[in-house]
Amino acid sequence: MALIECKDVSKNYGSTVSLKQVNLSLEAGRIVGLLGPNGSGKTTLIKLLEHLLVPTSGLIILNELAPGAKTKSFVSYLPDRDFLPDWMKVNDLIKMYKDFYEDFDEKIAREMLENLHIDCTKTIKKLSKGNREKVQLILTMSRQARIYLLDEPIAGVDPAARDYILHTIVSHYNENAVVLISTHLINDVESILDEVVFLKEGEVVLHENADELREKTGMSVDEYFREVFKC
Ligand SMILES: Nc1ncnc2c1ncn2[C@@H]1O[C@H](COP(=O)(O)OP(=O)(O)OP(=O)(O)O)[C@@H](O)[C@H]1O
Repeated sequence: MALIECKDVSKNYGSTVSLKQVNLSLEAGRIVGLLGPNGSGKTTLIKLLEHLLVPTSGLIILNELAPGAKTKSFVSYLPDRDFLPDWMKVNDLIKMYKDFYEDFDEKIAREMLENLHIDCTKTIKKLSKGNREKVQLILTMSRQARIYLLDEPIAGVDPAARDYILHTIVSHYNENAVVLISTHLINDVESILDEVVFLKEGEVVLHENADELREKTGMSVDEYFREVFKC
């Protein structure tokens, strides 16, 4: 059964068409790369799924529900920008997440923070940009959610920590969940992707199994992306 279903979803910002008739069906147990050039609509799609935006037309169904207050309980969302309050300590954030989300697993969060050598007694303000991003991603992935929406999760993170983070994504989601990752760092993430979705000017131009795509094209997903979107 599809956990994420988009039927003819379009989104306009005034006269700007951001998404055009998007049809997408994503099932549990899959890690899906949402790939496309700047301005192709990746963030818009993720915001629609998180119910931060509503479609201009079309229908979105998440685990049999329309996006709204109820779906927030099983959708774990990482925005493409800082969202943690500067003045809070990492320890306070863990407490806040525990209070806020029933599915938050403190043990997992603490284990990941320790492995990435993040001092939980520090305030967010005192962490480096990369470490702030790591904290955000760890909090997001420490929920036992059904749907993870990760918008550019590793953009500011150093290459050594990227591998750990990607490994963390793979090992901390379960077979009942789907992970949708928007990224430009295709080379880094492609080894963990089961499926890829290419967005071009707001339209889904490809949705394929990653292995089958590599086999069919004789290229890595990264190479194929560069071919399709050559400037
Ligand atoms: N608040 C807004 N008001 C008007 N237009 C917007 C707004 N947000 C996005 N857009 C437009 O919608 C289109 C899709 O933008 P979106 O941010 O979803 O793309 P993206 O694929 O996430 O890009 P990037 O890779 O640069 O993050 C672009 O043309 C963008 O200019």
